[in-house]
Amino acid sequence: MIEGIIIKGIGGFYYVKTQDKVYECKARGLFREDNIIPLIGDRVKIRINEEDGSGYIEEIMERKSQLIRPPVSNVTQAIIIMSIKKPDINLWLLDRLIVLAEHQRLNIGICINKIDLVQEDERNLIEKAYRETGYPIIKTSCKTGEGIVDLIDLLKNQVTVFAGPSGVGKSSLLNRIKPGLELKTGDVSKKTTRGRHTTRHVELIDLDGNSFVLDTPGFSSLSLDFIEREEELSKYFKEIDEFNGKCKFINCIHFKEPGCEVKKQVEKGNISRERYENYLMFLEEIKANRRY
Ligand SMILES: Nc1nc2c(ncn2[C@@H]2O[C@H](COP(=O)(O)OP(=O)(O)OP(=O)(O)O)[C@@H](O)[C@H]2O)c(=O)[nH]1
Ligand SMILES: [Zn+2]
Repeated sequence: MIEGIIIKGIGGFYYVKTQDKVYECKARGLFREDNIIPLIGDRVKIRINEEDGSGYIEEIMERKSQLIRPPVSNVTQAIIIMSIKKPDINLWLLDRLIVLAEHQRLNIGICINKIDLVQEDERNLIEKAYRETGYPIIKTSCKTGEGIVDLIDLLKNQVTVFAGPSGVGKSSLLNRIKPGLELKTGDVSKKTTRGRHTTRHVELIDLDGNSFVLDTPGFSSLSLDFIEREEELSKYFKEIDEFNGKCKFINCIHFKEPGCEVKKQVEKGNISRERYENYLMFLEEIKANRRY
């Protein structure tokens, strides 16, 4: 048997990338009995039918993670993409996507695209607010090619999902990373004549045999309703989490409690005020959710 990764599934067939080639495979009934349906991203063992070169998935290795939307397993990293202009960068959404990705225990990277649209003095604003998070922040332009090598570097040996709002350049970046991919971008209409988006199957794009990117953006639901208790939220703000347990009250949620170390650090400038304000907004939302 040979090992591989499912990169695509269409009409009951799974396309399994192995070291040397991609095999069209069927899955054995036994998974269905166990209630396991093979997913894109699954690491599998396949048996090849020597006669026609087709394959059978014999075994699905244990999943390390599982995204719901899109349904893909073993994703290791989320790169959150924002454009600096057109549309303007949205820090509220950026922080929200970070919370979702942290909750999934993914590695996180931040990509600021369309950097060609701003002058020198505006280029570094984001780094300042996110320095304490420790996340890699890269600046890219699909126009000039700036930063594309940094992005490719960040993708090495990871299974990555891109996330970010419409129009920031997710498809354009994928096209830049993998020339020949020719994903439709906002320049060409992505809609069909009937006005709907064309149905596309989720697919892992193979970059070098060991690095993969999903061709479909992740986290279409932005709800924070998976957070049940307010105390949980700070875990998903890395630089706030560092001070958990250092406040006067052990169960401090860094809101209005006296002797809060997090608030002190915000005053000192060690935690960015914008990030902290988004934290407070999300906290209010979780409180409100709980009331229903
Ligand atoms: N100036 C500039 N324009 C860019 C850049 N990257 C993408 N664009 C343009 O931005 C528009 C949207 O790009 P897309 O790649 O379609 O964005 P997307 O994030 O895939 O959008 P959705 O599919 O709606 O989620 C297109 O007109 C691109 O040509 C860039 O780096 N600089
Ligand atoms: Zn506190």
